[in-house]
This record gives sequence, C-alpha cells and structure tokens, in this order.
Amino acid sequence: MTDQSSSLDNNDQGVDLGALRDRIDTLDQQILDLISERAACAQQVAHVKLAEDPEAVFYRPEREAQVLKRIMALNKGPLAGEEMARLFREIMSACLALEKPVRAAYLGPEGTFTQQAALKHFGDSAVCKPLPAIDEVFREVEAGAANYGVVPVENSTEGVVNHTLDSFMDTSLRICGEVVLRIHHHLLVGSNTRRDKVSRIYSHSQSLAQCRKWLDAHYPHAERVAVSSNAEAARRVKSEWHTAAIAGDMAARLYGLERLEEKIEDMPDNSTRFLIIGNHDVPPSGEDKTSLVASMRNQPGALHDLLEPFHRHHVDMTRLESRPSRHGLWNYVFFIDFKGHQEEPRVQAALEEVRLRAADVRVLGSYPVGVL
Ligand SMILES: C=C(O[C@@H]1C=C(C(=O)O)C=C[C@H]1O)C(=O)O
Repeated sequence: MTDQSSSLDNNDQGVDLGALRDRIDTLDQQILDLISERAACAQQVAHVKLAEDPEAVFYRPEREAQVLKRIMALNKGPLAGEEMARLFREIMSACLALEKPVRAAYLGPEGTFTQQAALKHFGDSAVCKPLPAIDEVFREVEAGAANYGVVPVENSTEGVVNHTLDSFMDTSLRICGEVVLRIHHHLLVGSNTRRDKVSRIYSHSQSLAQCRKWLDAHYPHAERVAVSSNAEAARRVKSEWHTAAIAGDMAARLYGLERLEEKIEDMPDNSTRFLIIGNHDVPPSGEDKTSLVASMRNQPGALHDLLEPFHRHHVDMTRLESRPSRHGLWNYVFFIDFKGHQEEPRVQAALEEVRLRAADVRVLGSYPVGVL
C-alpha cells in the first residue's frame, strides 16, 4: 500500500519515506523471528535445567547480568547502551515467564520506588506483589510464597534503611542481587488544585527530607505531613483539594496526578539501592559484590581487627554500617559490603581470617553488581 503523504515527505537526501517504512517492516519481521527463536532457546534451557533437577530455579541472576552487560558492550548506537539493555531486560523477562514467571514480593504499596526497582530488575513479565512491611517481604520469601523479595537498603541522601538491616539478623535468606534507582521526586496535585493554593504537602518522611531545601524555598508555609509511603501521599491527594504529594513517576501514573514541578530533590544524584533477597546462592557473574554481617565483642581495636584482613588481601570494601545488636550477646553488629565473590580465593582468604577474629560472621550473599 502506498502512503499518500510519502511523496511529500521525502527528505533532503531524497530518501523515500515509504521505502524507509518498508525497510522497517522487513526489519521488524526479522526481529520478531529472532526474538521467537531466542524464546524457544530459553525454553530449551529450562528443559535442560528441569532434567537435571526437578526443583530447578529457572531464573539466573548472574547469567542475566552477563547478558545485559554483553549487550551494552556490543551496542554501537544510535540507541544508548542502557536503553538497549532495558529492551533486552524485557525480552529476558518474557522468555523466562514462558516457563514460570518470577514471583517477587516488594515493599508496597503499589506506586512506590520499590515497585519501580522490582520492575527494573525482573522486567514486566514478573508477578510482583506489594506487602506492607519489610519483615513481611522477608517472611513471604522464607515461606516460599514468593521466589524473591525487593527491599530498600540505603539512600544516597538519607542513609541506611535500618528495618532492612535488622531483618537480615534473623533470616537465612541470601542476597541475590542489587538494583540502584535514581530517585526523582515530583510535586503532584489533583486536577482541582492550583499551584498557589497548596497548603499541605504529604510524603514519606525520607522524601520530605530529600526535598527539604526545595520546600523551604518554594513552599515555606505549607504544612508538611509525613505518611507511610509516597504512594499513600499520592492516594490522599487524589481526593483532596489544596494538597500536594511528593512522589515519583509510578505514583503519579497510578493515581493520574499532575506534575506541578519535576525533579525537586535537593541532591541531583539522589539514588536508592535495593536488595533482591532469595533462598539460594548465586554463582559468580564476573563482577560481583558480597555482603556480610559480623558481630564483635566490645574491646579496644575490635573494628580495626575486623577490617584489617580485607585490606591485606586487597578486598575493596564499599560499605560499612554498624547496628546495635538485638540479642544482647554481642555489642556491635557490622554490615560490610565488598567487591568480589565469596568463591574467589582472595575473598576466601580474607573471610577465613575475619572468622577467626569476629564472634560471628555470616555471609549474606554474593551477587552481581547492579547492571541497569
Ligand atoms: C535462558 C536461561 O534462563 C533464564 C533466562 C535468561 C535469558 O532469557 O537469557 C537468562 C537467565 C535465566 O534467568 C539461562 O539460564 O540461560
């Protein structure tokens, strides 16, 4: 069929729009066939896995990280590497769901950044279920009702999420992955609220803190009300007049709110790190991180003694947090993240020495460094 406008749409080089669209149609058909062939291959992988082990986990975080990294490295543009990886993320998610969709529980409600992190990590074909509290996400995975859980662990502006660290003290679940999300906060209103009428602003306390300077400058007189989540803030605003919510894209879309101002966070690189928790160890992907929790007796130099083996074995620490012990047995509990996988000899050597020095050490997991 000829497009009537095509002869008028010819560009400067004389390339025919109709011909370009024909080319796109041909390419789409090739892409379609290739994606189908890929999906069939993934199905075969699933059959091989099942033949080896009837309880096999189809989802392989280390393999997915490798696939995405390879795509980014091979990509020649014009699409950005991250954009291309996002497309492949969805292809993998759909391929996996052919066999068995991943069931992931996340800290809800719907519309929160944690939901966005779950989608970013598992793709659209995963079945994601919101739960009202971090410890419920842990329990859901422990009980086997979900394959994985997604919980926030630290924010670049506000620091650590204590509930998540505390939940690791009494679980046998492992960390299977991480996702880092750039957090953009917007000022959202319902259709009945005008900019100059906003007298109350709802958000989660962390988000209010992350936008404090902006609020001081633009809405110094509006009442700031902390609620249980950004999505809850958005839900309230939907049915109220003269109120606004600070929340992200997911909540804005879910509740159909208008963005009065975009990206109002004080720190432009505001980001939150989320952990994927599951009940299996993840083999090395080539670029991994390990998290552990260690308890120390309260004695002079205890922390130095704990960290020294990492330094000597050239293990690069990326995070150190301390939390009060909840069991009274130990005085301090330290959460340590470092680069490397627990199967690497260098890491094993460091861990062996740390085990001799600490009252208790538990590796929470080795997992691929977040790709997207
Ligand atoms: C196909 C596999 O299984 C799943 C699907 C993947 C894919 O579509 O590329 C990658 C890893 C697994 O989550 C595999 O393990 O290779």
